[in-house]
Amino acid sequence: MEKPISSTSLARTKSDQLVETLSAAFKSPVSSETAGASDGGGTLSRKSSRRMLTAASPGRAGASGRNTHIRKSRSAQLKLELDEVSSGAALSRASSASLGLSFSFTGFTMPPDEIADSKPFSDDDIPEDIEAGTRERPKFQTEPTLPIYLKFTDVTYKVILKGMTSSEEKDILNGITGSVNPGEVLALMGPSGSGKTTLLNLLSGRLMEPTVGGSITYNDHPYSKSLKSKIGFVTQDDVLFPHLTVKETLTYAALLRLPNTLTKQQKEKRAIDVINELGLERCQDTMIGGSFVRGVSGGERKRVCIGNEIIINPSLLFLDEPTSGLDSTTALRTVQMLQDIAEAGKTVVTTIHQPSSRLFHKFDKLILLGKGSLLYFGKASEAMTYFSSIGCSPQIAMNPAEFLLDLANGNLHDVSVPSELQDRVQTENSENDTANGKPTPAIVHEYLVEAYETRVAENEKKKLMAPIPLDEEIKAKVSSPKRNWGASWIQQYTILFRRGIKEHRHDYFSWLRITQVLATAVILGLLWWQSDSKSPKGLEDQAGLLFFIAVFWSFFPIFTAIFTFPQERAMLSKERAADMYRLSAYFLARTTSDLPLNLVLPVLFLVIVYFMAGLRMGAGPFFLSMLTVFLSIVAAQGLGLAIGAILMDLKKATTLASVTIMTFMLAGGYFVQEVPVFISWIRYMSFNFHTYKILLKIQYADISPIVNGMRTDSGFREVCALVAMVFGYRLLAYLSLRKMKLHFGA
Ligand SMILES: Nc1ncnc2c1ncn2[C@@H]1O[C@H](COP(=O)(O)OP(=O)(O)OP(=O)(O)O)[C@@H](O)[C@H]1O
Repeated sequence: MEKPISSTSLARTKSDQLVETLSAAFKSPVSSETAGASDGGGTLSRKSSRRMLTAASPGRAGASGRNTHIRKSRSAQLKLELDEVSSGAALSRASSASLGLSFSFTGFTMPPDEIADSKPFSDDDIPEDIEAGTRERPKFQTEPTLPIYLKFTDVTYKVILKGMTSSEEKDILNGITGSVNPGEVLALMGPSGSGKTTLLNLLSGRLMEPTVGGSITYNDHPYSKSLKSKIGFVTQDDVLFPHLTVKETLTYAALLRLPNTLTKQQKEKRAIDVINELGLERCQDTMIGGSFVRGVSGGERKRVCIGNEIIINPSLLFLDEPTSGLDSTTALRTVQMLQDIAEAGKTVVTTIHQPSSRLFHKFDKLILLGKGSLLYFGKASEAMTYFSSIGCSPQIAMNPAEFLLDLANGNLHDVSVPSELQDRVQTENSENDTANGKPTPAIVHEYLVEAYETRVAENEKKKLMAPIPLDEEIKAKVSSPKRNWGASWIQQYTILFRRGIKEHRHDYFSWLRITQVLATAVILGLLWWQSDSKSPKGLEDQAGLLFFIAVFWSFFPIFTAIFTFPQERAMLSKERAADMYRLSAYFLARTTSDLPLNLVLPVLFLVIVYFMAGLRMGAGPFFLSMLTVFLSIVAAQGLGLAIGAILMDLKKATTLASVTIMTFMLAGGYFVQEVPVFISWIRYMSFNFHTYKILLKIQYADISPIVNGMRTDSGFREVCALVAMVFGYRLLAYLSLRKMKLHFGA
């Protein structure tokens, strides 16, 4: 049972916390660091910053229950705020927590319930028991991982921009050198567009083009396909299926990615372990959600993405901006998690946009990029010392990350200008080179690149020559060119089939779709109510209904099928890049998992129309009509899949599908007169034409008055044409997807 918080206990706690926090703030990493920076001293080490956190962290205080959790969370927020006040960064950030601080300073007292509910202090993302310290923070994967030492020297990358008449080369990365070892977290920092994501893609083997230069090695071996199963990559955008629950998402990932040496039960258990490790127990049965479905919170979604990758116990984990869009507490927790993952022997590389000072201190190594060039590589804790050694120190208390980003942007506001740079500007004596008495960003950038190259680069490159402390046998484990599939082909197919049905059942049984189909059926039934086919006029009239059915069930499925591949493009890219399954298994599973769901509505439709309109009675004609409609649907789906797979773009695919439909409908309905050859060809490619003819054959003994002198044989040719379309269009779709392999860097 949750106990309400009494206001006295809250007040006492707050004052206690305030005293504790104030005393801690004087020793805070930021204050000592800024002091250190101004006198040229070093920054606080990771250990000491962690100790600070331990003192202030709500999770380690040993109290229990929800009330304590709330109190401790508030204290953590207060602590954060005071750290930032002391670092001068508080004013620059619209922190939700600062609201809480101003309330307490102005004497405003919130009712306890509101405190629990109010947003700034809500810790929805943090499991209460971990936070309250009643449960130990879970250990990340203790089973051994193959240690991977990642080294990269003089990495360059350029793209060729093709214009209308000429093409030009653009340098994206210029000679980046660095390394990261097992147990370390390397952060890639830099302004937007500086090349962080590109470097991350290169290091993870996702970008392999002839325009890449330099060397990237894993345990002193170049990239090989076997590494795919040892690398986890968390993309910047959360690529997840919105209708699966957290548990389903991780279980499918475990079933597909974990090696065949584990049983199904062991794989499922691994998914549960990851849920526990990431503190996702409370939301394990909640849907992920998306734009139209309410689901888990942003922080939880990010943790699911991380879970999807750490489930394979990767040796190397890459993350692209894992904290973007998260509040400061959740961001801190996420980075803390990365540190824990690294401590379990993994090598972690992450890009980060603008970390708070507390986040910054959690990184072991740092790469600072500016316009694709290396401005700093080394220990994160030594970055401030390095920049002060080249004459750039903050003149006011500043978050180190903010200071470094300002430098990388060439912005020297509130930063001392190195004398060398001042001299250079003065001797060049060019007005263009200064802005408000400060050197321009271009000059600052040039100076920083040069300073790094002359003072540090050579030394770092020499360090990379040192042999890594691993046996040759272990080192060689990364060099096998063989891919490691987690599951056999048939297992991949079954898992993907089940996942497809689970994810898409909502689409097929949406009320909108059911109403659309049933309302059309009822309206048609009423319009052709017990129609007569005995008179020539009645026959013509009823044939119109059959034409409508043929058109409706040829074209309705196209529009649902064209979405299949473009909608899953990001997921397919991500999963194929991780070698989760073979493309053939995915293709077959994805195209067959839709079938059972796709065939339910046509059955309902036909039952209503057939009997209301009084079509030819008898089990034979009814079931044959049903089979014809099924065949038409499967052929139409094939065309939809092919259009989607060729274009991989929803807008373009929808336009092309509309044009195709119009053409087929016009050509297929052009029965009444002799047609030019090209129209007759289009007519043969149009499935509604074949479906219509077969339906006519089923209903009437003689269809010659309707088809106006065309062939009226058994209908076998029409059935063959439909069957050929079922397979032909699917083959086209598959080959188009295979071509996309180029984008997966496989
Ligand atoms: N294939 C490409 N064609 C053209 N330009 C490219 C290509 N790939 C990257 N770039 C350019 O290279 C630069 C670096 O891009 P990148 O995405 O790596 O930056 P980033 O530092 O990750 O940026 P952000 O923080 O905004 O995500 C950008 O200017 C981008 O436009």
